[in-house]
Amino acid sequence: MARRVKTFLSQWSSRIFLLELDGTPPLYFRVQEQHRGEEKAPRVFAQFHKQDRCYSLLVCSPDRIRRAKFYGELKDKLLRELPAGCDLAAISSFLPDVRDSLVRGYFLKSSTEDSPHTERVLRELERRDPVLVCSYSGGEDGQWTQRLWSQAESKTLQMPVEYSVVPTEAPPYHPSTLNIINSDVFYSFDEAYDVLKKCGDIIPEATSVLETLPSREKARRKPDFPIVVIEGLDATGKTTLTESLKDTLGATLLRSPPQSLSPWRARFDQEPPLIRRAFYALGNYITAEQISQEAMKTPIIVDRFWHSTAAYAIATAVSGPVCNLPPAGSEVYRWPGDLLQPSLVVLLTLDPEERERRLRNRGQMKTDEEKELDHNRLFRLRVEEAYRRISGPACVTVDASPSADQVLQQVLLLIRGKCHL
Ligand SMILES: Nc1ncnc2c1ncn2[C@@H]1O[C@H](COP(=O)(O)OP(=O)(O)O)[C@@H](O)[C@H]1O
Ligand SMILES: Nc1ccn([C@@H]2O[C@H](COP(=O)(O)OP(=O)(O)O)[C@@H](O)[C@H]2O)c(=O)n1
Repeated sequence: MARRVKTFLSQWSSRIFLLELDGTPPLYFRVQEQHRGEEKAPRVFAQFHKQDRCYSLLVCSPDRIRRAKFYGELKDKLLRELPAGCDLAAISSFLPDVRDSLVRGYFLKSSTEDSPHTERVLRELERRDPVLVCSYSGGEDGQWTQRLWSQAESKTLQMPVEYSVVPTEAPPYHPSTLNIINSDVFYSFDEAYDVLKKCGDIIPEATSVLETLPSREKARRKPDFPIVVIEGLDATGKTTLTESLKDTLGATLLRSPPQSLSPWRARFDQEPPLIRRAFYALGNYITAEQISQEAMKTPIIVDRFWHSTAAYAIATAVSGPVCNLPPAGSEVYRWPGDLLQPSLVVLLTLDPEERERRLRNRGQMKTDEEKELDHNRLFRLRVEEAYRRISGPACVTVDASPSADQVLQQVLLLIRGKCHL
């Protein structure tokens, strides 16, 4: 038995499960050995009929690349193979306050008639793939029982196979915050590099990306000219402003991800967060190298940099309202120690209606994530709040609703104040 699965199972009763059913508040539960008291099942389980058949699958491969890839593919696989009426929801399991302990999977409800078909699919999955399957059944007293399918493993560990499902308190922060560091946000070149290197055999483009990376041996002296980063959601006016700043200041305009990564961007946008975010993280290091070279000659304007990489990654990893984000001051918002620090970071903000109007006027295709921003108000609020919480350097917010020239003048004032240009 793989060590990870063994460790995972040996902590079974200490784990908390989070079930995110559409249209109901997140439901936290844990399990305990049966016949231990009178605790009642959580209310949401009461919405199921006792003849419903429920199952959970948790992805527990010891290899994090495989885990990420497999989780990304699992939903399609389940939708393809399960009977049509099967409802799928997100489930995860974690150890409170333990970093990197979150394991993701799916929860599904099947009708009694479909359950033989469903169970065949799940047994085959458990046999072939790195998943742990449990089934759930309701009793006369409204108490639900969780049954672990992997009996061989539970026998080796001398753990019970059946547990009672009992309610538990929600943790202070969304559990996905436990896994952000080095899975969604990378805090060093080496951490991001390591992910792409390990992907080389399954994603040939990862090797091509690594070949474009600058050598990291040279120690650089402090740049002579200021480095100004412009950040903001799509259509807040970054392109317009950065072009004007370039002309006004005689600056060099750079962007992250850099041009050299464009051939592979669409490819990595399809990958699960671990791989996609590592790609964008490396983009910042390539841009940083270009900045170091050019900042010896001219001021530098950068269209998106580390703030974008971290803010979108954090806002995607966490679901729900802004209060689910890691608290301000959390280490997830820190600047990577080995990444060049700009002199000034400006965040352009715009009310949603004006942003929508500009997007429509521009009439361009958007990335899925940007489309998500449009119809998901909460996601947009999380991205903006994450932008504001990133430190070292923190961003200075500028209202981007006045005319393009007024925004330019405002930012020039900031640059002159901060960078002595
Ligand atoms: N200050 C402004 N006032 C009105 N429209 C603007 C302003 N800045 C940019 N725009 C327009 O809004 C749209 C989005 O601007 P753009 O610079 O492409 O944003 P981004 O690069 O942030 O996606 C463009 O059509 C642009 O002409
Ligand atoms: N430095 C960067 C830039 C973009 N990104 C990602 O790229 C997406 C936005 O890129 P985009 O090309 O749509 O942005 P615009 O430059 O068009 O405003 C975000 O969803 C981020 O996930 C990043 O992670 N790091």
